[in-house]
Amino acid sequence: MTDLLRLDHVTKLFPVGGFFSRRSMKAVDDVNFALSADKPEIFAIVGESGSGKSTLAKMMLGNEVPSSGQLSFDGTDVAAIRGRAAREAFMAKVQPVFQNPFEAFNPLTKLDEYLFATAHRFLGASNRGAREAAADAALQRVGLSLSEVRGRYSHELSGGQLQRIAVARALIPNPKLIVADEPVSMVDASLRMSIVNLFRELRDELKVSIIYITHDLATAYYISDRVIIMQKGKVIESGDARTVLEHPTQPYSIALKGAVLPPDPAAASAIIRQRQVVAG
Ligand SMILES: Nc1ncnc2c1ncn2[C@@H]1O[C@H](COP(=O)(O)OP(=O)(O)OP(=O)(O)O)[C@@H](O)[C@H]1O
Repeated sequence: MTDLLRLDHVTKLFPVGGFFSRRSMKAVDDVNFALSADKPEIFAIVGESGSGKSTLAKMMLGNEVPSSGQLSFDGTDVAAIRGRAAREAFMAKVQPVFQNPFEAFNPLTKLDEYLFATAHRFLGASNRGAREAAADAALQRVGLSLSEVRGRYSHELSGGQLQRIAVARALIPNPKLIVADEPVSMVDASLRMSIVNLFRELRDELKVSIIYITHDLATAYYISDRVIIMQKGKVIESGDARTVLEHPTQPYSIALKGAVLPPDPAAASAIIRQRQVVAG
């Protein structure tokens, strides 16, 4: 059986101290985990700023190459993918959703054009009808429709709506994995749960696995199947999300939990349920 995504001793060094310096820092330090190809899941990567989450995301998307170790997708070493066709095929299967939906869309470009361009690029949708059908199907998946989005610009929509459109764009190529790097941190608190609930629907209905990168323990607890907690590039805790987040064992994760949720699991669940009600 092939893993969907597999990281073996993945390490990423960045040089520090200028051009002539031989010093480097480990942004990601010996990270190991795998996602099964048979069982879609939401896999959370939690950690404070600078813990290496985004660097991991960039390596999963093929935008950075590990300094050592191997990161493979569907049995293929991502760093070894060469050539335009192979690269496009990989990109279709592994799609990103970024933190800031206002930066993801140029304010001078109509939002539907992004969706049409993605349908053209990855599905080969060559005529307008095919592009519109693909865009509408993806928008319907995220609770919108092409008629609501057609001709509109990013400044006309809320952060939550824009992030839904970003997810719709990511869905057009029929990906197997979505790498979402802090996807709700720029979204209004009242809309966050509706976006993370959307990830659950994608997992259950489209069988897409989601890498959910966040520093928000509450949403990670609420939607994730498994979690790793990172500190200074290393994985310091990993396992079933509820177990890890309810019973952290490392001082850093205990402090992280204490800062976000009350230590009593029942009280923590109540807060999370309350946020969900607020989000409608
Ligand atoms: N291109 C780069 N060159 C040099 N150092 C880098 C580079 N990218 C990241 N780093 C460093 O690597 C470490 C990990 O950064 P990374 O962005 O992966 O962390 P993060 O957990 O995603 O943080 P944040 O939540 O703030 O984005 C940081 O110390 C950062 O300064």
